[in-house]
Amino acid sequence: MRESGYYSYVVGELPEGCKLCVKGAKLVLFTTGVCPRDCFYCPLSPWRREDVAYANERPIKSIDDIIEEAKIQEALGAGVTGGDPLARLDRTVEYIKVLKENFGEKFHIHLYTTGALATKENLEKLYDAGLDEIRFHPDLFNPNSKLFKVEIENMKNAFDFDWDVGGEVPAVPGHGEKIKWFAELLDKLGAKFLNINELEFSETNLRALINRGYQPISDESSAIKGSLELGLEILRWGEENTSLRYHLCTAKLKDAVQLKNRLKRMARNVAKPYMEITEDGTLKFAVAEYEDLDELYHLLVEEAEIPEEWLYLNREKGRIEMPIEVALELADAIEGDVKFYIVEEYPTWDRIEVERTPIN
Ligand SMILES: C[S@@+](CC[C@H](N)C(=O)[O-])C[C@H]1O[C@@H](n2cnc3c(N)ncnc32)[C@H](O)[C@@H]1O
Ligand code: SF4
Repeated sequence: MRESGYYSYVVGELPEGCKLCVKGAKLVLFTTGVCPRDCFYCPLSPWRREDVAYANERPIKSIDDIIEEAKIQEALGAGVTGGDPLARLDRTVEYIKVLKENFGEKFHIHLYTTGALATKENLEKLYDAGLDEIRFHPDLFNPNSKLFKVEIENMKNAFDFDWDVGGEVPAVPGHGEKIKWFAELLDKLGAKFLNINELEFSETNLRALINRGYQPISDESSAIKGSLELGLEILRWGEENTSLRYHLCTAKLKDAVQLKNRLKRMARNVAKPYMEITEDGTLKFAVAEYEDLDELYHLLVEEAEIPEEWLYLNREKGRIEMPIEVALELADAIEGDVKFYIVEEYPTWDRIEVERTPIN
């Protein structure tokens, strides 16, 4: 076992799907929130559990939304996720085909599934669409599961196709034996890898996790105590006892590496000339807010003589955007109710604001 260099741990080579993911070069293609399961640790918010589709943070209204988002990200591949993408198979197949047609054969696509719907016919459609890698997450941690047996039987179908087959499950503390059982099965069937996720809480699953005795490791992290240690223990065991490749993907990898790298790729394509791109891949610039934006815009152009290419009247957000240096000078010169701020935003479709500092 060794450190991957991305705050995660590996036995053997990283799975192909992970190689581009850590670089932030995988488009996250959420094809439906519908899922036949109800895992107690499910991180999805209620509105994501509906039949909705997203390319990264962008809602998909038409195929063009997927292409546009992939271009902004300079994506070199995609991870197809949900829900269970097989719950809306035709849509999932269509999206995979479109990506392969537009970005070429080499655009690497992997997909996550429960396995509940992975019949031979369904897998064949995914294979024919060009899917490169499939990852199974069976209902291992639910002793009353009605789907588990079907999922395991279905998973065996995946080995009839010429793609990479692997498993991907969270390291749920106290359930190491079940994960080892799954690893041994994958090894026997000829799978390439087992990806293990450090268990994380979200607003949605926190109550269920606490009720089962799980605790976050600290106030700053979303990781659950004992999960990383269990993952490491399985990797050490796996290295001795199986010939699978393993990847233990940590909360820190997702947050500090994968997300940051994706933001950086996106920032260089969406940043306007008056925006700075920070080390974290966020966009930093200044804004002016005032009740009458047209009047303010007029004043800035006509009286303060600011070149129009330095200004952007963002009506949706109720502000005028500009370079920080310009705002610093204006804040000193303009009296009255105009408020100036330095803001930092994600370069994502939803443009989440992460910081706001008043100038005046
Ligand atoms: C985000 S899911 C997406 C696909 C599908 N919903 C599923 O659960 O398989 C991808 C992987 O995340 C992992 N996962 C699910 N819940 C998790 C949680 N609360 N913390 C960390 N990993 C989790 C599972 O190992 C799963 O294979
Ligand atoms: S399989 Fe994934 S989407 Fe479905 S309930 Fe479990 S964690 Fe949630």
